[in-house]
Amino acid sequence: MRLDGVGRRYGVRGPWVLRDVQLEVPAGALLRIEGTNGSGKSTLLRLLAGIDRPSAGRITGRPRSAYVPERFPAALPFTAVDYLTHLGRIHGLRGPEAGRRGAEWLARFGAAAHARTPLAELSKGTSQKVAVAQALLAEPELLVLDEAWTGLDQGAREVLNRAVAERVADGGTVVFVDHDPQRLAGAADARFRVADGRLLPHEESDPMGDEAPAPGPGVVIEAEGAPGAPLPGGPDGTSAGAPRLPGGTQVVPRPDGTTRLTVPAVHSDAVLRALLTARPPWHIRSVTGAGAGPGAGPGDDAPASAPASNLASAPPPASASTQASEPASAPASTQASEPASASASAPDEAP
Ligand SMILES: Nc1ncnc2c1ncn2[C@@H]1O[C@H](COP(=O)(O)OP(=O)(O)OP(=O)(O)O)[C@@H](O)[C@H]1O
Repeated sequence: MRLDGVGRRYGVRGPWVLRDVQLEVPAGALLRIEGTNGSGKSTLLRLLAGIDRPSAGRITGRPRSAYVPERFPAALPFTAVDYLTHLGRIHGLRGPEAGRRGAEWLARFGAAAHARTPLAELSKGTSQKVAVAQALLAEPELLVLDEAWTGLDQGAREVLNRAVAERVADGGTVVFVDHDPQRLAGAADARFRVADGRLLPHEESDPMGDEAPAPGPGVVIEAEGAPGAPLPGGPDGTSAGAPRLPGGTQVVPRPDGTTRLTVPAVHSDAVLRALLTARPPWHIRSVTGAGAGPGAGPGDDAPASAPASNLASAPPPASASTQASEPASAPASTQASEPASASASAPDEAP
């Protein structure tokens, strides 16, 4: 999907909330959007999800999308499972399949007991589980999450983390906003910041995927490929159709010809899937906890001290093309596509 000169304002004379957004949204990537309160993050996410339309510019190549809004409309006259069945149908599933997947997602989130509860009677946390389940059940190509973790209990947050990793491993794209800077830390392939109506690459963003790994428990995967076979998404780019490895994956070639990958636990499934679906597939010799934080498995070694070579040469997965060559603090040039009427109250220059 591509955003070309996209702007949004509310009302014909309203200030431009977003202006001249240029963004390539790649497949198989996790993108984080940041910005201060009221900067326009939710506005951007609604445009990305296709539930709102730009006031200027174009969005093309939209994939099958699903969206978790910041606020769930809990007053709808449905039980939880009926609502999920209804939404599943809207996403193109047949009724029985939609109902089955809805019930499965409620179970994964530990909310099976509330399947027949009217939405209006659900607690805030269970409502949020339903809100998230409706977006996940159709396995969208583009999943847009606006503070989707808020209100979920710890177990449900981890289920959502894993679901995000699964979507990316399946070649989907996940775009998220979250107030917690540690949410999926180290896992995002690219980070952007909305400021003064512009979408800018985050000044600390590492679109090459070599962010520090997420704190907390990691997983060590010992794997062996065919002689000379590149890792999925590896330096020579011959990923042969397999999903690329998530950012934050540390890769250490071993003298015995195997490769040790250390990955945030949330992404271990994604990495395993990428290895197993590579052509030719990699042989997984072992999977163990890394001992990098509480909850790690016993008897593990400490890969953090190993000379890790990250997958830094994987191509940047996303770009805000007009901004990419400018320092984040530089004035963003006003583009020719700016509507003539853009007497925007937002300043023309970034601070
Ligand atoms: N439907 C709307 N009608 C009018 N103005 C709106 C509407 N939605 C958002 N705005 C305005 O657009 C600006 C950006 O809002 P938006 O919700 O996109 O920001 P945000 O970065 O997501 O904020 P927060 O972090 O507080 O959720 C704000 O000034 C807001 O008041």
